Amino acid sequence: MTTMSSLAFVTDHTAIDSAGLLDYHRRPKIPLFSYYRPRKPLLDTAFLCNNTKIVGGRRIWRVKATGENGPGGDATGDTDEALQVVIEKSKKLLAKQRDLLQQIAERREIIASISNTTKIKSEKEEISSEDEEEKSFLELDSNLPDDIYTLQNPSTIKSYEIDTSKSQIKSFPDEDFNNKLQNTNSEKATTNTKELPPFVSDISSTFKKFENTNESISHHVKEHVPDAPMGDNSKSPPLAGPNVMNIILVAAECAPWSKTGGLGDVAGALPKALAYRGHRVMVVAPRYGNYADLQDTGIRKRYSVNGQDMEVHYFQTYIDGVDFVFIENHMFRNLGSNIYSGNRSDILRRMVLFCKAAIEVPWHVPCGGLCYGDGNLVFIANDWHTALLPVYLKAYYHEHGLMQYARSVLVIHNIAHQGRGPVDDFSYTDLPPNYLNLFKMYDPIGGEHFNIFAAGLKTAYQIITVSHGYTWELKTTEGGRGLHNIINENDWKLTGIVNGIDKQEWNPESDIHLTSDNYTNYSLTTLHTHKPQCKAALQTELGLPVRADIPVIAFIGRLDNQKGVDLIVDAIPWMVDQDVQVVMLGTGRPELENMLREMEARYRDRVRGWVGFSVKMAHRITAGADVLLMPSRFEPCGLNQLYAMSYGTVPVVHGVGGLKDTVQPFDPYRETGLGWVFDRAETGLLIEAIWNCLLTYREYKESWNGIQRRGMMQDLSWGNAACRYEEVLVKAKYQW
Ligand SMILES: Nc1ncnc2c1ncn2[C@@H]1O[C@H](COP(=O)(O)OP(=O)(O)O[C@H]2O[C@H](CO)[C@@H](O)[C@H](O)[C@H]2O)[C@@H](O)[C@H]1O
Repeated sequence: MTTMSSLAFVTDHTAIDSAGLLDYHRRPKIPLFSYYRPRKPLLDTAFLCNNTKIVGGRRIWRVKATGENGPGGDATGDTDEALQVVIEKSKKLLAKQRDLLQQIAERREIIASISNTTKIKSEKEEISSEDEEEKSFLELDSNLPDDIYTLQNPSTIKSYEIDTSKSQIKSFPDEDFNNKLQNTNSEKATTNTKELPPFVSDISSTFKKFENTNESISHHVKEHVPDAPMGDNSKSPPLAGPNVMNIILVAAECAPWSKTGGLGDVAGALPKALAYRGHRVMVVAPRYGNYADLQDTGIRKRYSVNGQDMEVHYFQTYIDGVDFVFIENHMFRNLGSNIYSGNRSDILRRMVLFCKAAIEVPWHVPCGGLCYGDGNLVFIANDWHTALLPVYLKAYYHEHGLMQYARSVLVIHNIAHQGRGPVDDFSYTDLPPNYLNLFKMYDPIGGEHFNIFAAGLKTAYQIITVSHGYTWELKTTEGGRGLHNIINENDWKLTGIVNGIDKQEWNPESDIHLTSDNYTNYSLTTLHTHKPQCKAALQTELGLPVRADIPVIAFIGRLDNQKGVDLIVDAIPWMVDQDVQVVMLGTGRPELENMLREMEARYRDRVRGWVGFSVKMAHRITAGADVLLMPSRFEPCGLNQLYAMSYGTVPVVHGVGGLKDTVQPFDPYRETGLGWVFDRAETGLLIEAIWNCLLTYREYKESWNGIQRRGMMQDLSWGNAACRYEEVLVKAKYQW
């Protein structure tokens, strides 16, 4: 996810990076917490969790938006009374919404009759008009409102709510909402076909072919219910119930095809869990190489990037109930594992093209014979690379009456990388000038600059970040890295959801990387015999002395300041005196790579520093090691500690972000906890934690065994997280 080149965007934040999170951990009771405490309404979540009338949840959200108990307001007063008021108001709104549905149904009939008489454009006409569209991409200067941010600001929602007689209010609380939405949007697409704004490519004929055929849609969707990845209950109704929707996750990397870090893992795994719940799910990623078994859809589209015409090809495959669509263009080709390489403008141009092409995939690319369409659709964008997607959705489509029901949710995996650059970079986005303010940022380090993440956060309907701890940190000056004010202003749409792990990939019982070279699969019952076998296999593979009694301490991760690798390197002289073996796997900053090589050269019989990216070795080290170190200076969630625990490998972590959320400290008196957690990213504290850990490993075998077992018995799968994602997506879907 992060490479040296992408660091070019954030180098001006390096000072915060290293000094950053130390301070506020020293003062856990600072008033910051109460100042920044979440202002999200409690009832809202409760309603959605219970899957009760969505309109209730939505209504409450609106009530808060009016200021009664909304962002900035205090959640005080009599809850019962408030609830009654809300219920009453909800009932009234429901009645109005039924009226509205009736009106829509009538209009649909009229539109259908008009569209039946519309002639389909000839192929030739389409091509030439497409050319025109591309040429005029940069000339766009539509009648957009000056302050587009207010459109997303809850305070403006008030006016929509009061004037319920106007058709701006669109809410479909009844059971067959999804069908209605699908139909309505198909109509929308149909009616707009003739008058598409010049920057939008024509809605594909594949989409048009199906748009009025409700039968085909429902048939397809039924057939497309994903195979259950964890057991066969495909005949049961979808777990998501009436909330079933079309979800498109858009990410710059997606495992197993492309991965530099945790983002790739999430993009490869979360969609499967969402599909398992019954949603129709697609992942859109760039095609960086010649991936096996992809089907060329034959679909070609052209988009303009900074005045240059770019053609993209769409490839696809269908795995574990998920449609994977890959976008090919010469800019992505042959990047291999250096997917963030190139200079700032290269990366920016790639991401602009990627977002423009990704957003129209539901129109152009038929999956299972049928395009997703834009009704009942939620995009999940990830990190700054795709933070332009929510902005484009608003600027190119919503503002022009297109994709009216499509929503965007932006996930923050790591705020340290923001897509920063000089203000002039705005020209690459091809957005109208009045959008510049969304991107313009000022901070004492970077001065006035252009910031893609900032614009995405303001524009997305909902924001998710990957742990609760990180949600809190993002609101602090140190943790938000210049974006804390925006995060605080948008607190009302921010949710923390801890990542899960892909049990198909990371499971010691079935891990394919443990089936050769004397490694072996293992489970809770074979932990005592088979995990030591993996340890011996690891020692053999790495050329270390094969000794069962010596603890193997590991690190796996990007070699970046974030990960605190330097703290481990500083602790190594102490560690080798404790009769341990240290194994480190990573790639990243050259100076940190050199440190790994140096340590191995200096302590050849104790230390291995594997510089490189090897998924196989990551699995084998996780299985063969006794202890995993994660002294990260900040860690939004962290996946390696989750993998480690599920493999009976005990984590020693800096208590920050997701590490704090997921590693409960070992309590020797109660025999509870999952590992060791230290308070500040300092070598001394890391050493102290390792010392305690080694003492337990050597002297208190039963306690050690208990820690391993508790770690392995946790349900860390994506199932729970997918359920929480669904709640947020539903909120976005009903949000205007
Ligand atoms: N040299 C190497 N060889 C093989 N595999 C390697 C490797 N280096 C790293 N990996 C793998 O990459 C993944 C890294 O995941 P993390 O969550 O630790 O990191 P990252 O910081 O990239 O992700 C960001 O996004 C994720 C996802 O949300 C958050 O968990 C995290 O906190 C945030 O910083 C793991 O699967 C790990 O095994």
